[in-house]
Amino acid sequence: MTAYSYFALPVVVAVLVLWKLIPLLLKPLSSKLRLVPGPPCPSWLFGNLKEITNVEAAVLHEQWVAAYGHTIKYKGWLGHDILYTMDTRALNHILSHSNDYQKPAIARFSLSEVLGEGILFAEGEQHRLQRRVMNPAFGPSQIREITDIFLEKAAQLRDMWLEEISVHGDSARVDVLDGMAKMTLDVIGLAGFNYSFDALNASGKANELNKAFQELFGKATNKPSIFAMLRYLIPPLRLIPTPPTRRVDAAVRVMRRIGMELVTEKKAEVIRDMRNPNEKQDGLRSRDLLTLLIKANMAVDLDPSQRLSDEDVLSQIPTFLSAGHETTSNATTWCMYALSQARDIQEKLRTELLAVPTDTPTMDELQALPYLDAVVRETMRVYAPVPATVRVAMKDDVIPLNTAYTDINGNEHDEIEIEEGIQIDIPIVALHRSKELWGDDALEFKPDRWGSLPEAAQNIPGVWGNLMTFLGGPRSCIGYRFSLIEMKALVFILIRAFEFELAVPAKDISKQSSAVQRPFVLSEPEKGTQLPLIIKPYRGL
Ligand code: HEM
Repeated sequence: MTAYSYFALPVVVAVLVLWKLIPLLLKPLSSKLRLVPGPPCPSWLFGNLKEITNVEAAVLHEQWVAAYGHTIKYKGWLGHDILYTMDTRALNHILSHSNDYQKPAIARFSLSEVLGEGILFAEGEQHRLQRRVMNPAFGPSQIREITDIFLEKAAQLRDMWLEEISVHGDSARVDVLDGMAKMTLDVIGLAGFNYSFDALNASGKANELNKAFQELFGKATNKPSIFAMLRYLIPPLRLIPTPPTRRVDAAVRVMRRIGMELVTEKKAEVIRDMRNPNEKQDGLRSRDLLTLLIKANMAVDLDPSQRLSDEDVLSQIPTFLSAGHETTSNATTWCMYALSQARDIQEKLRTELLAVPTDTPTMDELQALPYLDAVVRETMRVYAPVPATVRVAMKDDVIPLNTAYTDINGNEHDEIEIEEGIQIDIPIVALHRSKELWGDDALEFKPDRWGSLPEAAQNIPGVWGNLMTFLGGPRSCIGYRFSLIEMKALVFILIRAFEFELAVPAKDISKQSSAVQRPFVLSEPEKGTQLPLIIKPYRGL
């Protein structure tokens, strides 16, 4: 290398950095949110982001809202303004205009490296096409068809715990989160792609796809990372391999290989089926999500321009895995936590469930259980697994408000003016814990509240249950019916079989928040996320 190139390289890098950095540094000066009230900014680089990720989800936001009002701003990277509003009219506006409010480019970039352009991160026309082809696979009649997979896997988890109890005597301490994670992984494998992870089989081999998945998502965090930001801003940096990027590349290769095998196999099945429509399918084959989506994509009445490519179909496999597995396992784990804390509710629920005269209820029978429904709703309110999400304005806009906000000069505004590029944090858990919306007992776990909801809560713009758990609008969770029935099947089987009690004092349980809120024992940090419960067989069995 010549002396010239030794000097040239750092100069090129410095020019690239400045070229990207200067507009970013100047942007906050012209922000239309300048006069919106909010907390002081502790760091010019990270803004308020580090303090947010250092505490349980929504805790700081709740303090800020109490101090500065419903509609506030705080600071992100390099002092950029982030809008935060608890106003249900504003949130409805943002969620229902999903083309004008998209996911931030940096989140799409880092996740698309892993997930490809799956439905979770596609935008605009690409998203519309994917959603249209995928919607039918998630409809009620499709979920009805796979309810027995949920029940079988829930029963397998029950039997695994019964075996553990038989080793210890009349009760056992189990990590409920671990059991739920195995169960929901097996379910998404079978119901998603007719693929057997066999995670609940203690003597089974570690599964290659599961290992790849853990490599990609096991260490996920939402802590701000300078390296991730630089890789996003300066594309040539993406060419420099590091140990983590090498591990991710290897895992993505495994996922792609297995995914491609599944897609090819299912396409062949669908073609066979189209040629011989009268031949009977075997049990699972035709009802998994991937086959249904491939079938919808190959339907003769679908215009060829509206079809998904193999690449798009392939990217739905890690998408389903990442979106559908830990969300449901954490939701059900928190449900067991709540029930272990409220023995009267646990007892009342068990009485309802034991009155069902079968171990294998249909989807409609599960749906007809009112107290089970109330317990699931209350879990999804108090312990919404995804605590918040984020959007970026794609154009200048004026957001309408239910409640006017007062700016730092004391002037009232009944709408918020924003410019293109402003980031908006969408509260989920904070909205579910709001006393203004839910009443003074908002923080308590009370399934009976679902008998008559306060009027204010009815304005929450969620796709399900007056809750933001699955968000609302065109980008709401496509898998919400899937996860609700899976959760009901799990609770049905487990509450009929066991009594649950917390194995550590309640104040020792905390929430670790990244994309999903997970339970964590403060006095056992070395064990990572977990929920230790003492289980014993229900005496009536
Ligand atoms: C308790 C369980 C679940 C929760 C709390 C949950 C929550 C959410 C939320 C909040 C979003 C919106 C994210 C955003 O736009 O920022 C979402 C989207 C999505 N979810 Fe779920 N989810 C759950 C289960 C599932 C399941 C079981 C599946 C699939 C089998 C699934 C598939 C998806 C997909 C594909 C999207 C993207 C939809 C789109 O952008 O059009 N989810 N989910």
